[in-house]
Amino acid sequence: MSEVKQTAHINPKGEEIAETVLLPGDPLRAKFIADTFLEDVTQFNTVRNMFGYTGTYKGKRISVMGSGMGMPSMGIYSWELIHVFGVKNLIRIGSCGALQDDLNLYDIIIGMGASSNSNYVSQYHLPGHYAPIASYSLLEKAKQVADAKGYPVHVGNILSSDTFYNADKEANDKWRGMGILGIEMEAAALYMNAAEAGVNALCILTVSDHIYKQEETTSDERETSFTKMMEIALDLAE
Ligand SMILES: O=P(O)(O)O[C@H]1O[C@H](CO)[C@@H](O)[C@H]1O
Ligand SMILES: O=c1cc[nH]c(=O)[nH]1
Repeated sequence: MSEVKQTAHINPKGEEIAETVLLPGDPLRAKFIADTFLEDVTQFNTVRNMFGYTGTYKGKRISVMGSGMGMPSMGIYSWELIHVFGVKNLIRIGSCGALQDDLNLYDIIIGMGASSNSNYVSQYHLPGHYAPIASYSLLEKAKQVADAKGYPVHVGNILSSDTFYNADKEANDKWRGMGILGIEMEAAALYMNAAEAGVNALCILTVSDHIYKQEETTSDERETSFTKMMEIALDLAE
């Protein structure tokens, strides 16, 4: 009899998880993607309402699951997906706050690197400063898919922050001055977990708010309207 895999946070009850998993922070964005884009869908996780689904997109198997907000949550889900369920390609699809003037609401950013103010890296006891980066193969493919669809993307460095509300009022200006495109809260942990395990990770973001232009989208829009980013990520299924 084959072993039925489960963890404290993911209990597929025998349902499959594909080798490529899309990871929005919001589990309801995961449900929207499954409902809107996938065929032959099964639900593989409901633990903590962190919904996970597997289906097919253009005939290829792919899964989508919420990661929750912040690096501890992403750290747990991505670690278990990699080490317990054998996932090889982990693609975060998130929202972010834009820092640069040439960015607007709904623009798409691909995180080539993920700078961070988090201490997540300290667990590796490295003798220096680690630079969390995307998988080049996923990044290159995502850019090619976006180009073919005619969807403009900005590729560069993003910030994975431990804070959404930051008491340091100068922090944004400093990161902006270093060319950081946008702020989100999970990519650096995902990139580090993937690097340590030798698997592929990528973070694609849609600008949900602009920190300097004082513009923002609604929670409903963040759940259901970032479809161009979703389409790019879905095309990365192998
Ligand atoms: O829209 P998601 O994917 O959750 O991403 C961003 O939104 C949340 C904060 O509102 C954080 O998780 C941040 O990374
Ligand atoms: O982490 C996030 C996500 C969206 N907007 C922000 O300002 N920060």
